[in-house]
Amino acid sequence: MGNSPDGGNAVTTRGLRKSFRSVRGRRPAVHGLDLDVPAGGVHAFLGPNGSGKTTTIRMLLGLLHADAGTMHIFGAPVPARLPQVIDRVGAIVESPKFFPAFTAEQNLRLLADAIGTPRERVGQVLEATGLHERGKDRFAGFSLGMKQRLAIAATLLKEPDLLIFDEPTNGLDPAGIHEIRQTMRRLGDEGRTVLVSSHILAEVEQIADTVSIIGRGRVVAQGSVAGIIGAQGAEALEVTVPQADRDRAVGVLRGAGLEVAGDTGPLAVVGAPDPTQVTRLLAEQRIYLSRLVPVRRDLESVFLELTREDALGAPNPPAGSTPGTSTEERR
Ligand SMILES: Nc1ncnc2c1ncn2[C@@H]1O[C@H](COP(=O)(O)OP(=O)(O)OP(=O)(O)O)[C@@H](O)[C@H]1O
Repeated sequence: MGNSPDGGNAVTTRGLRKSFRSVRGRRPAVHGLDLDVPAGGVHAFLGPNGSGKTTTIRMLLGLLHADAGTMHIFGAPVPARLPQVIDRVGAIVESPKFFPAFTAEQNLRLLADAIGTPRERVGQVLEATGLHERGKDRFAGFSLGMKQRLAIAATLLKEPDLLIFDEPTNGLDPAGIHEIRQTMRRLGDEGRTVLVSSHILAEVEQIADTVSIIGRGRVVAQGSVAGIIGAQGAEALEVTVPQADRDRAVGVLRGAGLEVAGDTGPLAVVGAPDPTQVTRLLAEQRIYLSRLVPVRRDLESVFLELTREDALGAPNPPAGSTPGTSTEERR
C-alpha cells in the first residue's frame, strides 16, 4: 500500500521553513524542519501550541507556500508533484461541511458521486469508522465525535494510503477522543499511514507507533516512543544501601559531584548518572548497595522537557537565525 521510493517514508521534509509577517517583523513558524514519517502505522506529530504543526501540514497539502526546504509524499516532491499523489492522501485540516438535514449515508453518497467513487464504498467507510449503525441518522443529530468520525469516513472514500489529521480530537469529550483514537489505530493496523498532530501527548501516545516532537518549528526528537524515551537516558537511579551507611553514601556520592535526593528510604541519584560510577564510588568506600534501579522517564516528561522553552512562551528566534539544518531555496 505505502510502497515508497523515499526510504520507506510516507512523508519527508528537509530544511522546511516558513515565516509569517508580524508587528515585530517576520517570525519563523517552521524553522528548518526535518520530518520523517514512516509508511504504515500511526505517527504522532507532537508539539505545544504554536510550534508549527498546522503550518507544516498546510505546506504539505499545498495550502501554503514554503519559504525554503523540500517535502516529499510517497517519494514525490510536493507541491510540484502533488497532483500525482493527492489521490493517495486524505486530510482533515478544518471541519468539513456536511448537510445537516441529510443522513450520514446520504452525505457520503453525495461525496462519493462527486469524486467518482462507487457507492458501495459508503457502507465500507461507515463500517471502518464504527458508524455503520448510524448511517440512516441525520447529521444534525450527531455528537461532535460522530461528526468527526464522519469526516474521517469522508476522507476514506477514495481509499487513501496516507491520512493527515490536524488535532482531530479538538473539542471532543473523553468518549469522543476514545472513538477517534480507536479509528486511527484501526486505520494504522490496516497498513495505512496516519499522520496525526496534537499538542496533548496523552491523546495520541497510546496509539502511536512513531512520534516526532517539534518545538519552535524544529524537530527536537523523533522515532519510536521507546527510542525517544531511551535516548534521554534514565531520569534517576534509585539506590538502596544499608541504613547504617546511608549518610556516608550520600557524602561519597555528593563528594563526587553527583546530585542526591531523598531524605528517607532509597537514595535518588538524579541527573542521568552512570550506574557503574555509582556502584564503584560506593564500593571503594566499602558501602555495598543492595538494589540499584534506573527510574525511566515517560514520554510526557521527555515531551515537556524538550518543549519547555515553547511552553514558557519564549519568543521565536528571528527569521534570519540558523537552525543548523540544510535549506534549499525553492521559490
Ligand atoms: N496565517 C498566519 N499569519 C501569521 N502567523 C501565523 C499564521 N499561521 C500561523 N502563524 C503563527 O505561526 C506559529 C505556528 O503556528 P501553527 O498554527 O503552525 O502552530 P501549531 O503547532 O499548529 O499550534 P496549535 O497546536 O495551537 O494548533 C504561531 O506562532 C502562529 O501564531
